[in-house]
Amino acid sequence: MSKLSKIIVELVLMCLGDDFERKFESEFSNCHGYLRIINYSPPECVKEKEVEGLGMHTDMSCVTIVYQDEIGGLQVRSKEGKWMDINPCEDTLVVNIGDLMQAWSNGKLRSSEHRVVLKRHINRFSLAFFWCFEDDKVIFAPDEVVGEKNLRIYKPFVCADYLKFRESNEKGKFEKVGEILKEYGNQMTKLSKRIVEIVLMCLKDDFERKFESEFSNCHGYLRINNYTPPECVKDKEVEGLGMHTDMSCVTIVYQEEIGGLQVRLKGRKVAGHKSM
Ligand SMILES: O=C(O)CCC(=O)C(=O)O
Ligand SMILES: [Fe+2]
Repeated sequence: MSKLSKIIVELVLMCLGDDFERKFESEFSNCHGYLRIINYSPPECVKEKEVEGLGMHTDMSCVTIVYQDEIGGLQVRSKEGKWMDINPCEDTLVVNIGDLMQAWSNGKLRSSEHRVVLKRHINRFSLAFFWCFEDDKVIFAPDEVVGEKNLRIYKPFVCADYLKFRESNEKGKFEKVGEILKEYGNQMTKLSKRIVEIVLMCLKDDFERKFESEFSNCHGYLRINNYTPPECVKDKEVEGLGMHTDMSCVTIVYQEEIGGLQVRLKGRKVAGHKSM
């Protein structure tokens, strides 16, 4: 996605004017990207009326590359204020211009207003890759970009200040996703402690007393896996994740109803228990 973002920015610069792609090196070469993975779980009431999964916003990036699954729901607002569906299309990514690019281009490129609307009671999954200026960059549209006859629209500003400003204004917008994951993490930490205590008890009487001295500083992390099987799965099963052991003390896995987890028992593969 970083490579693709660079190519996209270079193309966008070429569209702004002849020779503008040369600005890439001096202005965009320190950009960096981050990925947001969103799993939308629509509420029950979606059966009666559509609900907003993500409210109208603009992205705090130079450009954003979005992958949405086949459920759809991404909408962009036209200049006239009409919501237009961005229908999912196989092998297609969506590119949004973000606020930083709007400012850098003196408004020649417009940061798209978009949202996500959920219409069916089915989970929706998306990946958004945000390509941004470095935090300490002062964003100031170059004179050549503004053009001799045009007024400068934006005063120079530091990228991090803008991000802070937006974040303090939008507290709560992405909290729903964050809060759920945080709570899940807390519960899993509690459960891991309980499991380790029980495992210690199974090792030997009184071993649970080892917990305090040996395991009390343990910490956990969460990995969200989304497996997309290749076409050839129709003919033969494929390994989504090869044989491995976990580099943890204990791992707690939730798998959805599709199944596929297997464990090897003394040389044999055995289907993972659904209720794990
Ligand atoms: O889920 C999507 O399709 C879009 C996500 C998005 O716009 C964002 O995370 O900023
Ligand atoms: Fe967005």
